[in-house]
Amino acid sequence: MKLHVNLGENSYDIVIEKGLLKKASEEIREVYSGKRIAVISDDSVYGFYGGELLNQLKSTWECSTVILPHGETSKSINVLPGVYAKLLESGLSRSDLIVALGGGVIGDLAGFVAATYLRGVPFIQIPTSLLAQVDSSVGGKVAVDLKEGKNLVGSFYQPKKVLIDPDVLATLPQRYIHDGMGEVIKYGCIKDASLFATLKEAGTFERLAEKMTEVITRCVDIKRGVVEEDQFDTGERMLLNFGHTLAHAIEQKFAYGRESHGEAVAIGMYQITRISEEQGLTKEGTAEEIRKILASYGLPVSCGVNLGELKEAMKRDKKNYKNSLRLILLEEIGKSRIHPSDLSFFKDSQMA
Ligand SMILES: NC(=O)c1ccc[n+]([C@@H]2O[C@H](COP(=O)([O-])OP(=O)(O)OC[C@H]3O[C@@H](n4cnc5c(N)ncnc54)[C@H](O)[C@@H]3O)[C@@H](O)[C@H]2O)c1
Ligand SMILES: O=C(O)C(=O)C[C@@H](O)[C@H](O)[C@H](O)COP(=O)(O)O
Ligand SMILES: [Zn+2]
Repeated sequence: MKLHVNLGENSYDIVIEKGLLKKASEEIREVYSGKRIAVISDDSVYGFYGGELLNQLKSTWECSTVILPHGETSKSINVLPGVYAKLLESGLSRSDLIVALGGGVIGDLAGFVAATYLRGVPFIQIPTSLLAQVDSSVGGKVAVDLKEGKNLVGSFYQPKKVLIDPDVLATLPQRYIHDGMGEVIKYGCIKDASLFATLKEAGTFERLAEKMTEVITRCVDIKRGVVEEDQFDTGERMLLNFGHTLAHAIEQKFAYGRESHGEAVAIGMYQITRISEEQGLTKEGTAEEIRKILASYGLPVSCGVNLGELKEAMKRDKKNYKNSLRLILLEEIGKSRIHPSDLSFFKDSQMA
């Protein structure tokens, strides 16, 4: 299956196919004819799939690697100098290529490196986590975290291609299967009641597994459509941030070391919908629908933090405009909208 992201000179293909990693070289050759490739990955993913990829690439290109410790702390601004130094050491030039092999952490970091190293070198995404396959590898949001907040330094920089092989999910730890389901459920909530119904009917990842390629394709296709309409996040694209105002604040509060991104998004989606429903802004029963589906896919809906404690971090949300928060609310499952508001929306209440 191939989807095309139509963004003028920044257009690219997303290929989704079981076993695709084994053909990565062929796919790369279609869009890249330079001399060198630098693969950026983390130690876990590289342990599983680095050998397979490097063996292929080495027969055509001069290859080097940058392997970072796995986990969100590698997506830090402090990691950048070491990565740039390694790329310089390997002689990577502007006509060479970076390949991101990993989850969203590696994709976002390697993408940011590609956008900034020598003022920009081409890059390809090979996402290996569910979250990265359904969301982060597409759309060109690349970034690193600051201690003050998530993704606060970044750019919009599109990859030349995205290669999605659902087979690699076989080695993904259970926690990150759940994590990725957080973003899958998000797509159902904001844009696709029928996807939500499919997820609800399956009820667990095990029962959904046989439909995984289909589900990944549906999520990516929704994102493709949104990004084509609003590449630079000035309107429609903000809907993809449903649950994220709270999620990013939760992640920052615990220094990116407690809730994973998908877990935090799950909490954020439920809590904002609960509050919005209390205020009569969302159809009654929607928060309960979300709570049930998140629970069935192993995701939390609360983390015992007083919402007031998250306000400072929420002030740094990138959607904020002229001192106003732009919250993403649901009218009902499958229908979302941007709601201009302020911090009083959250009150000082404990999470229910
Ligand atoms: N750019 C975007 O549009 C966008 C969208 C959503 C999320 N994100 C970002 O993505 C990040 C989270 O991504 P993530 O959940 O993939 O985290 P991650 O990259 O840390 O991956 C999760 C864990 O799974 C391991 N892993 C990944 N693939 C594996 C595989 N196939 N087999 C075995 N282990 C594997 C990793 O080593 C890691 O330990 C966050 O920083 C978030 O902000 C970005
Ligand atoms: O691609 C987008 O746009 C998204 O908002 C997708 C989100 O799932 C993702 O977590 C993104 O990185 C958040 O973006 P940010 O602009 O809030 O940092
Ligand atoms: Zn997200």
